[in-house]
Amino acid sequence: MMEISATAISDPAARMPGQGLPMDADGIYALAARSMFQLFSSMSQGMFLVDKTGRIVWVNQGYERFLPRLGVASVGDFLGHMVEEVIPNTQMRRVLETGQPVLIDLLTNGAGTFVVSRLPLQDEDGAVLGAIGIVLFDQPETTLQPLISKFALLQRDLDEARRELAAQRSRSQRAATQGERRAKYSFASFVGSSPAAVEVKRQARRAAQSMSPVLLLGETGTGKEVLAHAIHAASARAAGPFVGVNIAAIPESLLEAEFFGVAPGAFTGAERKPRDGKFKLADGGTLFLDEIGDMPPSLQAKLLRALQEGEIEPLGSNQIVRFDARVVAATSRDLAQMVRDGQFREDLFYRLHVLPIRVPPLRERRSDIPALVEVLGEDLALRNDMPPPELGSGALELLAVQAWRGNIRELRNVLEQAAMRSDDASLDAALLAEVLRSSGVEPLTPHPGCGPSVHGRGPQDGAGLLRPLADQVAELEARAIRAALAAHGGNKLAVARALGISRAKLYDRLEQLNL
Ligand SMILES: Nc1ncnc2c1ncn2[C@@H]1O[C@H](COP(=O)(O)OP(=O)(O)OP(=O)(O)O)[C@@H](O)[C@H]1O
Repeated sequence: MMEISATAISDPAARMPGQGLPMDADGIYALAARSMFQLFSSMSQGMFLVDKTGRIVWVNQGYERFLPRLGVASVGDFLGHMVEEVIPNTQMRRVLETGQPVLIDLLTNGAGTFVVSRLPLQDEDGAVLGAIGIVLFDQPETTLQPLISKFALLQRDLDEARRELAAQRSRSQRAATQGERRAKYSFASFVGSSPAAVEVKRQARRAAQSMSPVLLLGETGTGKEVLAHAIHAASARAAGPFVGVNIAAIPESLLEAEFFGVAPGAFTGAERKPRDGKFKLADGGTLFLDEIGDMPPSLQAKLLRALQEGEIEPLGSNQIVRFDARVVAATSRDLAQMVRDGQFREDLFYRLHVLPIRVPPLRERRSDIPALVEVLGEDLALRNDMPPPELGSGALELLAVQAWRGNIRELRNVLEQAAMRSDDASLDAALLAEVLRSSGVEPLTPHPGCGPSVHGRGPQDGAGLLRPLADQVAELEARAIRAALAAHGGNKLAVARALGISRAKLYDRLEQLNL
């Protein structure tokens, strides 16, 4: 109020007669407030108001179109409800409790993903009387694409600068290895704003707050390692080391020493010098066990003991060494099936399966492909000192319908090969199809009659439908279960009812999906 009156007095235009502006500060304030409210109401996708108890008391016309997606039949059914009852995952209550606005946030629920703003309504003494919720953008993955891509690029540059700084610092401290033991990625490096990507980042962010083991499950190249780094970087152990071990890449005979270390004087000969194992190196930080499904049975029992007791015994020593490392494991194999087949210890499985996170394959988040192409293309350009590749809509549509068994790693490889073969920056669909073919993949072609699947909204393209029916049915089922879980805030009974299946069947599916 005071600021407005100061502006009014110092602004000569406000004093000019015949402008229609009120001359007093209260009048100007009322006009500004009313105009801004009307502007937001007409420019935003929708608005509603809650009173201080969280009860919905007003909704504008724009918001009405979201009601069916929220499972509400009419405005009459919406008004009078507590906000959480009708808008799953809403954070309006926090605004009422703290009086702090949330100027911009992403909200995902059964109705979709939205960019939202939440503002408290306060009286002159600052007491919260209610709050206003504004849907700024619907379908942010398409409307905010350029912004998201730019942000990801900036974040990547920042990550690189941080890495460089960390390496310099550690060189000057004669601890060159420490630089390698920092998180290389943050959550912002995990490009994607599709509902599936937003959900996996949400789960991983939550896991970062906990001390329990995390198990990242997903196909090769889906970004499990990126997420493992991001979890460490967002955890209370971020200042500690991040130590990764790729179990599949280390010969079985060396794994034990790699994990547990070698005691001084344990062996003679140059091959087995005394050294710390990865558990010890990760002390105070995070130990990332990549490809845990490849852990040989002989070492599974030792690993279990280390995880349970927090102690290891270096090779050739009878001394117990304590360590304090948080474990994040990852695998692209079906660990539960390996347990059933007797290839993976059940007790170790349950020890690791505390916070399982399923990392979705690229074909479940096709709408992220344009942003990924942008970021991977910029990266290629930087590394090879060339202009970033440019892809038209035909090329993007072709990429959107592929099966992507190798996921983002495969996408990067196809872009790189195409860029190397092209005389200029533009990569067309024909060239991309040729590259796919030369990698031994028969490219699927977009069906002209189908909606643009890169936008993640339209039906599956025709070529995408020419796949084993069982795969397609399983994907559809997984999507429906995830959507129902989000819409019902994880309430299993409500989910089973909404999907018309028994609870036993739902639990069975949840286990298969690692949800
Ligand atoms: N969401 C993402 N945004 C940007 N780049 C990504 C994303 N996910 C993965 N990548 C990139 O794709 C490549 C493969 O990712 P990553 O190594 O994390 O996959 P992974 O699931 O651990 O694979 P594997 O199981 O084969 O080890 C990396 O170059 C990584 O930087």
